[in-house]
Amino acid sequence: MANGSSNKSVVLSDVRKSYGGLQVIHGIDLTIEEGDFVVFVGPSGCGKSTLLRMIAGLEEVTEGEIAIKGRDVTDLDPSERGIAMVFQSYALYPHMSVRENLAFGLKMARTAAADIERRVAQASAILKIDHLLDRRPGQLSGGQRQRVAIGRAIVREPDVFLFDEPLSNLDAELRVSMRIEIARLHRELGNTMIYVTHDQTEAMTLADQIVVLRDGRIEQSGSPRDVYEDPANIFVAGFIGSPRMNFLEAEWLGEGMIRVGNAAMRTAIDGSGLTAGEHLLLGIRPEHIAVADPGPEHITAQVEFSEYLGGTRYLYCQLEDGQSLVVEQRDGPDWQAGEKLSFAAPEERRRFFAKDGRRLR
Ligand SMILES: Nc1ncnc2c1ncn2[C@@H]1O[C@H](COP(=O)(O)OP(=O)(O)OP(=O)(O)O)[C@@H](O)[C@H]1O
Repeated sequence: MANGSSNKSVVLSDVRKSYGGLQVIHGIDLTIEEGDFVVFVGPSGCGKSTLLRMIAGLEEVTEGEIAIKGRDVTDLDPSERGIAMVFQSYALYPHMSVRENLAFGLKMARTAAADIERRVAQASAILKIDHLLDRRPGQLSGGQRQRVAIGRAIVREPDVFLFDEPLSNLDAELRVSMRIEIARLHRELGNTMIYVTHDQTEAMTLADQIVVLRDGRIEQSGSPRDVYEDPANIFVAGFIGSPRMNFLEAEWLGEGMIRVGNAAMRTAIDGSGLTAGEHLLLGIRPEHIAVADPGPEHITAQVEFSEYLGGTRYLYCQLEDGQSLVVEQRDGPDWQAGEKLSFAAPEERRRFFAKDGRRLR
């Protein structure tokens, strides 16, 4: 058996993809456990869809191997892989009713009529679209169409569901409710799901495992908490989180001390590879910064702009040397533009990066 034990659902081994002479996926190794919800996230063009489409069998793999449930599927047709894919565009047949759309793939696969009926009834009950079965796609809202598209995947009873940005055509409110629906679906069905999005809220809320991609390589793979709290490098630190992590120029002073703007603070990083005077970046998330009394360890900055959002306030600040700092305030005084404040971030919340983006620990 290609990739061993039964709790592995999808295994990618050194998967590469080139279009003509141009390599866009550069040797991806990834193991997805049975029943996990895995989200591929990354900036436009990083290769998320290409990777998903290779798992689906819609794109040829240039090099490497893909196994699903221990079976090498690299050269198999999509229909032989035990997968079902939900597309952003829904891809419904406009001239067929919802019922016919749901049944179509099964009919083509010569599934017995009674079985088709049972599966269609089951999927439409799960998705609460029973009352829409006789309508055509043109008579449905965007959210309802997406439910039908998901229903078409469910009736196939696949081992693995693949979602390619399924919510990106929906308005903001509907996205949130469909996101919750998809999470519920995963809990109810328990199947492995692989989901592509560029929306990091979707990634954070849906995933058991987030795979952060950049330029056809995995930058980090881990739980949402791992990638958020323990980013492997500056790219992941800056990509996950909104507003994004602040990165401040810092200077290593030696003996555990760094200077940031006006402040000199103690750090717990291992400075053995660093020389005094070396420049680093200090990463701190906006929600981990608090207004503090002035002191040599605290960063002084002036509020340039203050944004009130109800539950939170964002302070857009500038250090004396011109660097910017975004601070999230949950409560406390309503600081306004023009105030000069001191800020502190607890030591355990500070992250350090070398100039080349490596995480320093
Ligand atoms: N058919 C193709 N021919 C040539 N290059 C392609 C083709 N399809 C994709 N690419 C290139 O492969 C890279 C990865 O594309 P892909 O669509 O997988 O990215 P993505 O992360 O899904 O982006 P997006 O979020 O914009 O959909 C891009 O540089 C893209 O230009």
